[in-house]
Amino acid sequence: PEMVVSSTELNLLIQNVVLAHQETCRYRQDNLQVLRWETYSQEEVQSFQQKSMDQMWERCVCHVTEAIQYIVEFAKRLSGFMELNPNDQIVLLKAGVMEVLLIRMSRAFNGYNSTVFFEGKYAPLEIFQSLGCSDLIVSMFDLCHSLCALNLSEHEIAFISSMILLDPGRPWLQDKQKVEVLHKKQEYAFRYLLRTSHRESILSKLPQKGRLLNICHMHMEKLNVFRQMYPGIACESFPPLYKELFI
Ligand SMILES: CNC(=O)[C@@H]1CCCN1C(=O)c1ccc(Cl)c(COc2cccc3c(C(F)(F)F)cc(C)nc23)c1Cl
Repeated sequence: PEMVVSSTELNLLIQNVVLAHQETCRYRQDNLQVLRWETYSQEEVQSFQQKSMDQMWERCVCHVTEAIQYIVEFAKRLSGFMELNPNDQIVLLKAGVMEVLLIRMSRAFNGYNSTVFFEGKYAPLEIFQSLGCSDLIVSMFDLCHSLCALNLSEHEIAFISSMILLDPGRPWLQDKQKVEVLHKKQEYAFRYLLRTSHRESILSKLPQKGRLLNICHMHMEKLNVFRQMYPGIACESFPPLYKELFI
């Protein structure tokens, strides 16, 4: 039977998702906008390129790991998420957190000069040269480009992120039906939001599922290797839910 969602429940749900997003974004959209023409000079780019591979990986691992914490916090604020059984919470986060990280990265990407906000200024792709994983960085920049072209609003990014996380199709879910109900409500609210803002057209243009995920997964292994090499990256200070995810 088609699920019935009252308009009040719909509005409460939209508010919950949008607030959860706003409160757990490391950088506010307006600050990122203001800084978007603050780019690194050629000399600054070169000094990054002279850093050793492990030094650059350590810095990036730190940033990525911290960003993941914000996404874990986002998930915990989504209504219904904390009511799921703990195993399913971990399953959803493990599978979705990297995709949400990439959606969020596109907010800090300047499509006009292909730079991304990194350590205070906007950086070109070359700055990540010493990481030795240009395939990952190139594909992340490409994804950011295609997301930028959609000119997504914060509301749309919030819903895309929540629907990535609350995906009933993830393998190993114990209570799939429960996630299905949450996902259907999110989908309903998102479609309502798109209808009222005449933005239904973006649905067909969103990147197909897991397009980049496999590359990031490949690099997640590297990420874990580097994290093992640098155990000191404040891992002990992470909340238990996080420890489950990445340690
Ligand atoms: C707007 N900024 C951001 O989104 C990120 C997260 C928060 C801070 N931040 C950056 O500073 C940043 C911005 C752009 C890029 Cl390209 C990078 C470098 O990104 C990565 C380098 C190494 C591994 C990365 C891996 C993996 F899975 F392989 F570990 C995965 C992701 C997704 N990003 C990696 C970083 Cl670390």
